[in-house]
Amino acid sequence: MASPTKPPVAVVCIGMAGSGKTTFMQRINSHLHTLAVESPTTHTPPYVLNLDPAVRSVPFESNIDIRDSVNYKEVMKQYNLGPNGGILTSLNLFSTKIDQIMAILEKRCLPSATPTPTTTSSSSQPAETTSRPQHILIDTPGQIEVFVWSASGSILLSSLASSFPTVLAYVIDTPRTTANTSTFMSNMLYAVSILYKIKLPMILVFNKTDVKDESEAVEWMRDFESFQAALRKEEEDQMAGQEGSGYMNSLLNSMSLVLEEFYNHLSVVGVSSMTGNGVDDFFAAVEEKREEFERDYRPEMEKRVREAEKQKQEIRDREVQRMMKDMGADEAEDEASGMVDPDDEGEEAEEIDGDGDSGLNERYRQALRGQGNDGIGRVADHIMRSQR
Ligand SMILES: Nc1nc2c(ncn2[C@@H]2O[C@H](COP(=O)(O)OP(=O)(O)OP(=O)(O)O)[C@@H](O)[C@H]2O)c(=O)[nH]1
Repeated sequence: MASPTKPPVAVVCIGMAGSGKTTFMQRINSHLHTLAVESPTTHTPPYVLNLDPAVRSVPFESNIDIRDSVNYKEVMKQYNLGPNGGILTSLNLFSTKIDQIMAILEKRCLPSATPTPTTTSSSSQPAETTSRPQHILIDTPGQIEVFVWSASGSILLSSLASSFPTVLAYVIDTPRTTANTSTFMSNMLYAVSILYKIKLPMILVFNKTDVKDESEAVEWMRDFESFQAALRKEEEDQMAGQEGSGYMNSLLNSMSLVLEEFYNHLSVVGVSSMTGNGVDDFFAAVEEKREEFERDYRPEMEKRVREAEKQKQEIRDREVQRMMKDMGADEAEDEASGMVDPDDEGEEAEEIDGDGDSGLNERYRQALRGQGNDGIGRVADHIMRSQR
């Protein structure tokens, strides 16, 4: 179980529309609240964020709600956008406030090692340092691609992960996903793409187990033979000799082999958000993934940040060099073509001599290095962010 001395773990709920993310969020939220009431010395209520701007009502109380900062309907109207464009733009607008959001999160959720002299003019702070949240729960828009594949989604996630151990809970509609092998495989491929895009530890949450339990899905993941058997059965059920089925099945066959490695990296739990079954298993998996984050993901993330910094520096140096080359281009071209004006030679020698040219070079270099956040710096920052 989580300890009050550790930083809280951020659980980001993602999943296809209708998979039950919001119901799942409601369930784990109320589970943590119940624990906090039953044993207040060891458990605390979570800190909750809603990042779905389009949701009409949320069945749980959020500490930070994107709808308080951005009016999704107004965004659609003003920018003449459809529903997906509206969600994306709302997320973009929200992510421009990421520094403020992170400041609030860190203030509320991180154990204050040094009693921070508060610069903000917040109201009197209650003496509840011991009841810092052990979990940060985040609900995301149903249009999963809008969150996962957008720049704002990666800014939000990378900022979160730089301050807190962060875990993805990929919620799956079990009855629908295990209806046949191709739906199952499509969902797994989607999960793989998210895992490799976001590069954070992931838990597969097979939801709605009150309707159909997760055992079949888990068996398909853990036992290659059983997936093949299911495939064969489907093939037999299809009309004999129907065109296309052979190709599909052999593709699914190969896919299941390829995905074996991916499955090994995942924690899998079955949950019913309706009945609350499996929620304890889910939190056990969260703790497992928290350790994995600290052990494997954090060093990897720090390495990526260092590489991005190096890349940023290289871009700046390249720009300086290019600029210096541009400035000396005329002379260089003349020299290359052998057309040096003999009358110029003396003057050139004077300019290049002494600290004239090298001093100028150095001054340009320093000026560009000092640019920090504008011009080249801003481009580099953008590249750095988008590659993290
Ligand atoms: N039987 C059953 N139904 C569930 C469970 N979890 C969610 N549902 C139902 O599934 C439907 C979708 O649930 P939501 O929580 O709205 O799903 P969502 O993923 O947040 O949907 P979007 O907001 O569209 O992204 C609702 O009718 C829920 O009542 C579950 O564990 N069991």
